[in-house]
Amino acid sequence: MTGTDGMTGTPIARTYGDSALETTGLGVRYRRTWALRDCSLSIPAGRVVALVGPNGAGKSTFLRLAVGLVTPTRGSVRVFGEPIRQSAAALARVSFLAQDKPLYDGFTVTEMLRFGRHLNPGWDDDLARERLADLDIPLNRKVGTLSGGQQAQVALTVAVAKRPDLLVMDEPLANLDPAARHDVMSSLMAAVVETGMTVVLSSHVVPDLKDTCDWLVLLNRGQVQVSGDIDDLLAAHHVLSGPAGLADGVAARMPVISESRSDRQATLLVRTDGRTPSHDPRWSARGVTLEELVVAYLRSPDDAALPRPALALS
Ligand SMILES: Nc1ncnc2c1ncn2[C@@H]1O[C@H](COP(=O)(O)OP(=O)(O)OP(=O)(O)O)[C@@H](O)[C@H]1O
Repeated sequence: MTGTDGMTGTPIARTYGDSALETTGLGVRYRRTWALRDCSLSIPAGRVVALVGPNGAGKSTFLRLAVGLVTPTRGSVRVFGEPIRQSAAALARVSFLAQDKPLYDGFTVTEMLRFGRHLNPGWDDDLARERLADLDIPLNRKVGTLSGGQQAQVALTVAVAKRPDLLVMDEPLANLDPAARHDVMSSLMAAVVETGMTVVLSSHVVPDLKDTCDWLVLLNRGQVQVSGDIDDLLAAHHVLSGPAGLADGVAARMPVISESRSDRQATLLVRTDGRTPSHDPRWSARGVTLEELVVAYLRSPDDAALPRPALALS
């Protein structure tokens, strides 16, 4: 996979697996409250990352740290190996789409593109115009008169036309109806395929992420609870159903992330990590959905699914 050096426009080789974003011992404190604590993770280049977590988990803080807008109280952030706050080269490779979409209502779409071109040396005007033409968004309309979905697409177009190697988006799907969310995710996917960029996006709408995202980061109470390849995570968890009286025996053999029990029946979401879920015919096993996995971990904040330290560096 290849990308482009944001400063020089020179094509650079990018090996799938190189780290696009790496945080080490990252923490941010606002007065007495730690918004983020001891956050260490590594996101391989070329991934599309879903950052999920409940309100106040620290997602916006994490994203703003990743693009150098917030100074860490502790720890460090590296983007493509460079410390983000000390490297103009690293900053030039990043595009950030903030939660309150950075558009000017009184500008026409054309004026918005002109503004983007003025601010960004690596601006790709052809890419911007082609995207908007494909989406049937009229260039002469004032941004404030477009629908929410169209405004989201214009904001995404401006972010992508900067030709970033890392695109960071804070809740790009907020306030959109299901069809508009689908359209935004589809056009994001097309841009990823075309450019090979790494994307990190936060969202509360987990079902919308499963077809586009291939890496999950789950933040809870300011800490990283889960980070990993989504297919690997799904393969490493199962839902078991069987007699309630035997549930403790299962729990003794593998981590139970969430469970519900009646007098007779138990349903356990377990981390199997490659083991056969159960040899006992009284238990049935099935795979988990991304949403089940996320909800189970959120309800069980003391459990974590993180790569071993050696893997975190790969
Ligand atoms: N500028 C600030 N000053 C003080 N506290 C802040 C500031 N920004 C964030 N916080 C606090 O830090 C914590 C994390 O906030 P953050 O906005 O990062 O969470 P979030 O996961 O993005 O939430 P949401 O899903 O509601 O957008 C919260 O307790 C919040 O109140």
